[in-house]
Amino acid sequence: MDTVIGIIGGSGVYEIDGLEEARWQDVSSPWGTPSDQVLTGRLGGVNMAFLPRHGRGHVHAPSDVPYRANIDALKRLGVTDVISVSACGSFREDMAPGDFVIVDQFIDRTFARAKSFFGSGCVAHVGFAHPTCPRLSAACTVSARAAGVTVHEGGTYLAMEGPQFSTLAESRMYRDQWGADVIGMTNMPEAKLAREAELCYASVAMVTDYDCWHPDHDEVDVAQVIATLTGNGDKARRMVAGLPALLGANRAPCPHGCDRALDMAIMTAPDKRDPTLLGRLDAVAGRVL
Ligand SMILES: CSC[C@H]1O[C@H](OP(=O)(O)O)[C@H](O)[C@@H]1O
Ligand SMILES: Nc1ncnc2[nH]cnc12
Repeated sequence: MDTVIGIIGGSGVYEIDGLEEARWQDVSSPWGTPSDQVLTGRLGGVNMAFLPRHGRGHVHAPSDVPYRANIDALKRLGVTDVISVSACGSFREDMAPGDFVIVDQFIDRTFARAKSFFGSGCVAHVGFAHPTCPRLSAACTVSARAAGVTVHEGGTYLAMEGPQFSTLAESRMYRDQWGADVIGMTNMPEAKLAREAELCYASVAMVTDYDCWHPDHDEVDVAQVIATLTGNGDKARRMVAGLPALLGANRAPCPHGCDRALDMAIMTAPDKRDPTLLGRLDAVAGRVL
């Protein structure tokens, strides 16, 4: 099977460079309009698709990002591996601004977003104990290190609703009681939807600040966040440039089963399934429906 690498660019990452045959294209989805057109092309002989999560010019707030349309659009383009690149605050002194954290766990505190492609008329429950793909995450680690980035392998990302940053009480609770390592506003429900769509998903969280728990900082300083974002965006593009050589143009089945997540997940009896919903699930779940 051909590898198609999908990159979802977060705050500060609105394009990637170096693609051959690059073109921004509309992708229509039964789940709504994606955040923007998708930039497609080839890099090192591997097909690539890039989607800016907030849209070029940063037009969508975290609660309003069309997460389902975005994942569905990437699936429709044949994407096999999704790398989410996101800005985050850090709860750990050693995870410093400018460092990358290859996230391997999430705590989902979001509450105002559609979180599943499934529902009444086609109920499914995918496994999510291990929400990111170890094979894809390892490639991100290797590529980011080769690009000169300080990388922390593994970390728990707390997804908050936003758009306001956390209170001091929340920040301390997430860090001291809940054991979160980084905080952001967008990786949920994105990671859940990627699993439902049987896509390998890795999350590269780029630290921009220490949130507000840190004794040396009071509020999150947005000016400092933006300054750090710019440098992080360059590092992210260097990491992306190294991925085709590591992942290769041909793809073996995921050893962790990400690409077979729906094998045992659908509960609704075939004769009770809603044809309208099944129609919308053509790309996401067509393999098993
Ligand atoms: C720029 S600070 C807050 C903003 O940045 C992060 O976005 P993304 O995850 O898309 O990089 C964070 O989640 C907030 O949306
Ligand atoms: N401190 C923080 N909290 C939530 N999202 C963020 N994105 C970047 N920094 C953040």
